[in-house]
Amino acid sequence: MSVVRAAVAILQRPDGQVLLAERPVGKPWEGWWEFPGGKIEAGETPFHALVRELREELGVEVEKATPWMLRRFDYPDRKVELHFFIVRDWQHEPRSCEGQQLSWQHPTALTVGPMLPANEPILAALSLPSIYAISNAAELGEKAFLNRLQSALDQGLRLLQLREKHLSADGLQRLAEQVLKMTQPYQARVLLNGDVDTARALGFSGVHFSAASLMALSERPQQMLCAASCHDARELAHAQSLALDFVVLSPVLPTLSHPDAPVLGWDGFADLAHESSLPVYALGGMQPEYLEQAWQQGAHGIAMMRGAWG
Ligand SMILES: Nc1nc2c([nH]c(=O)n2[C@@H]2O[C@H](COP(=O)(O)OP(=O)(O)OP(=O)(O)O)[C@@H](O)[C@H]2O)c(=O)[nH]1
Ligand SMILES: [Mg+2]
Repeated sequence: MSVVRAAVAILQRPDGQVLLAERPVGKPWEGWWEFPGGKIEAGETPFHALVRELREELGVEVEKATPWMLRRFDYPDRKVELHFFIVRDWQHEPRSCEGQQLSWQHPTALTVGPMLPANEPILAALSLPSIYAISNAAELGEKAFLNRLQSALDQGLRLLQLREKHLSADGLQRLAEQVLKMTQPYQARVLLNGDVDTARALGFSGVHFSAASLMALSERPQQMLCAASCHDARELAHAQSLALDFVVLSPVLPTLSHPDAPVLGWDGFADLAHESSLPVYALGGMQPEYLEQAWQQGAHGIAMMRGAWG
């Protein structure tokens, strides 16, 4: 079976809504909804195909697009390789140039459908915010940590990993209760870096696996968010085969918490992130102002420990 390569655009407005299009009459899967985009022609890069398709289908000029995920999917009659880009800057109001219906939609509350089957995990991935904070109560002290957590929530933090390996079971339960009570009104999601049963019992939204526990895992837990720490292609491949929700890839830059770990650098990070079919957060030496750069290198966002609580 031949492989169809396509460039696909998530046009994202500042309010988080994304543009969807109904596949026009006469094309395969007519009436199904998709993101704008189309086939990569011979001699084209995915980015050039994206620019051309958006001009042809929507009359928009892409100003900047950041590579996001590479999704492979098998339809009964064809294999597709979808190069997704996030586009936040463009010129002209999108208009229907091929008679297709267009609709701006919140990724978590679609009012149109059905979506092309290959796109299901894409919507879940879009609901993940750009910043993933990692707790640092061990260093800050619990009281200071909870204060800083409160201001981070007020400033928009919606995804957090509780990683406090020094705590006893009782200590962890006490801290978890406080953190979950604080994050709940914000609908922020909190993952426990620990075991699945504890995460469930304490009411976490999900679990974050260390690289070692990821490699020992043969099936992902259901009905909870699952993330993992990865450092190389092998770990990433395993996270993808388990269809986890996202990964963090580290260390991108030198970091105090793992001073001896070999650093990927932005180039090493980009090589792995570009091939990934999962959202990848850059971790290691990150600061909030690195987000734009991380996006350019194929990251979904950035993960931070010290940088999140400054
Ligand atoms: N554009 C787009 N294509 C997608 C998405 N998801 C997905 O599986 N695909 C698949 O990727 C391929 C893209 O082809 P397309 O039909 O949009 O290509 P095109 O605009 O060049 O159309 P044409 O060659 O019929 O003129 C199709 O096989 C389509 O089913 C999506 O979200 N957007
Ligand atoms: Mg198309």
